[in-house]
Amino acid sequence: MTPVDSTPPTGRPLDLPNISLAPKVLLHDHLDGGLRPATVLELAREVEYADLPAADAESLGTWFRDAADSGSLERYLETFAHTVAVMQTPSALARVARECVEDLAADGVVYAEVRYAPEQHLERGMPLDEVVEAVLAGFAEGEAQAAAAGRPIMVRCLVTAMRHAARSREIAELAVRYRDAGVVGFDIAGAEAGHPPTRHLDAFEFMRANNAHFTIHAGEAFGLPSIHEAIAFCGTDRLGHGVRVIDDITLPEGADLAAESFEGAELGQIANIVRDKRIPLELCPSSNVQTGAVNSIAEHPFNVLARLRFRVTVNTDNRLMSDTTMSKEFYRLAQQFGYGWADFERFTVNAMKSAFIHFDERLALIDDVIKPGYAVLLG
Ligand SMILES: O=c1[nH]cnc2c1ncn2[C@@H]1O[C@H](CO)[C@@H](O)[C@H]1O
Ligand SMILES: [Zn+2]
Repeated sequence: MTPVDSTPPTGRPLDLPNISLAPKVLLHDHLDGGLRPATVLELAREVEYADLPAADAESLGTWFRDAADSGSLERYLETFAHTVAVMQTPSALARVARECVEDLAADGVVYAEVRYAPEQHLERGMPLDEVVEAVLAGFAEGEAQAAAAGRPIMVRCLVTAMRHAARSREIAELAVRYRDAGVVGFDIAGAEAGHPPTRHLDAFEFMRANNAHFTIHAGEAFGLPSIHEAIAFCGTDRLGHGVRVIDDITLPEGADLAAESFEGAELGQIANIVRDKRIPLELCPSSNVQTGAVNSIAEHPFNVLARLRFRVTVNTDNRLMSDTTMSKEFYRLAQQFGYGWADFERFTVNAMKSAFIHFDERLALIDDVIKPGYAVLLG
């Protein structure tokens, strides 16, 4: 059996409308990176936030995309000041969460884990618990609306701690406190260089001691040492990005990154352990280009990692900053690497297997939703 389907695409044409019909699973999406530009404007008016860089939805959308397109993670992250600023009340958080679910469902996402950092939403006095409850309420509302519209979706939450700050243990405790209410895991995010995962060891130990899941943004702006720490010292379940694992793989001289096989590729210890342990890679192609983690989609190691049978998943990271959707990410990858429906199905099953919900729930989505959905598209 070939690792990735290399036959020409069969079944329905691989265009954006059809891709949006395909069941998709999203593991890495930031709530504060996915607002609709019009919502940012409306919320800014409501809370009298006067620092937005544009006054209409279209220019604001363009501003986010261009400003994020900086080649640096630090500058990319500066754009979040504007979204976080307008997400400081329970009603704003619930609205953003509800619209997030609506947008994902409309794009054919059937299961998503959406993350955000509760500690960034305390500026107007909300306690951490109220932040979490407002977002969960918004997700539930969105799920109900999507089901009523005939596009059922399950959305769960990851709470993130900011790696430059010192609240990770508290946020891990928050994740465990709300585990039965829809928070299925914990994460750390923010500027990677200078803020290694081991600074937050007690938070990860707390999660492990409570039999709870976590992922770590690692191997995005900083390389292999960050991935090594995340696995060896922190015991991460998944890698947020993890794209720099490619630095531990030696490809044969002159290898074409869009090739169908990479025979002769040599893996170092870190690449091997990631692959051996089936550690899921939450890859976010467009975001990686914007932050300069890779130069272009053509140079993205997604295909190398997929063909070498790493457990790759496709993700959006920040739909507003990258002006993207799951369908667009799939489409870009298909155009670059020649993927077909069977490849998309494999990436989707990879993601579903890697989700932080229970095994029986994952299996049910694979058997009852994902496989039947792709069977129709494959024809
Ligand atoms: O790709 C990324 N790498 C690291 N940090 C990120 C990325 N995208 C978003 N955030 C950070 O995560 C916070 C909580 O959602 C965001 O506010 C942003 O600062
Ligand atoms: Zn991210």
